Amino acid sequence: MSDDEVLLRVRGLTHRYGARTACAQVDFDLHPGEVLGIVGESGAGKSTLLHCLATRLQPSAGTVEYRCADGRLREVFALSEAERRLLLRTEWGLVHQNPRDGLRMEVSAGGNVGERLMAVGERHYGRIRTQAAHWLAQVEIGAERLDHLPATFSGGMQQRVQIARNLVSRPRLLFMDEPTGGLDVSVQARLLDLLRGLVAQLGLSAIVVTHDLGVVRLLAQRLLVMRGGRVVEQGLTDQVLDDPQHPYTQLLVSSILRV
Ligand SMILES: Nc1ncnc2c1ncn2[C@@H]1O[C@H](COP(=O)(O)OP(=O)(O)OP(=O)(O)O)[C@@H](O)[C@H]1O
Repeated sequence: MSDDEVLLRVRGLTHRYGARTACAQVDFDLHPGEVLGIVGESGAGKSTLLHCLATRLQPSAGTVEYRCADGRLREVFALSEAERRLLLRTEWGLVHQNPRDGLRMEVSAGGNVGERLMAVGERHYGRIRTQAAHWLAQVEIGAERLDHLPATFSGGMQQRVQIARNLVSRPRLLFMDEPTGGLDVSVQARLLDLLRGLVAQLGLSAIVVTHDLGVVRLLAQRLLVMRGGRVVEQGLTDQVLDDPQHPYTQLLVSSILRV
């Protein structure tokens, strides 16, 4: 793919917490419609990297360029605070592992979804409600639950509300941090299936952080393997998982096979 098709370009991305380097010298390109998985053990630097990409953390070094809807590739940390906030409300979505971090628990499911439309200027109550019902239906939550508080939902349902809240503004890029973490295996499988369908149907680009190779096998075309803050291997998911080159990736894959 040519350079002018890149959606996100990351070069030399490094983040330090004081003296501790959490991620170092990360380079990759993400293309439209592509899902990139980031895997590695606990402490590998995955979440730090994701939060730098989503501009929730300021990197210590490196650049993140994003092709805005107007076609221009822009360094996200050079954008104003207001421009970044707008990106996070419109073109980007961020799905947290814990739905409580991405939802307002004191607001109804419909309100959680509709709120994002209001944040971009929609004021018509009927349209907001219709859109909220539509996006909740997309994540298999019936209209009868529209006015219920997320606290009355199961963990899997809360996660689906969080996903609907992110999708209602029709983002181009979704950042997901362990989207199926902490859920029962059968709930995970159903959520993964749903996510895979939505990503394909909406032509979304996404970056998914997980320690679960099954998640990336299902969702991601490309994979970054991180260890100790560094990318030790990257490539097409099937190639990396079926024929891992780096000893750490080999260990990661074989440990799953042994389970
Ligand atoms: N707020 C923080 N202050 C200091 N050190 C931190 C902070 N957050 C993370 N770290 C350290 O940075 C390194 C990378 O952590 P990070 O959470 O990014 O890894 P991770 O791969 O996402 O791990 P996990 O899968 O457990 O979430 C770890 O050594 C961690 O202890």
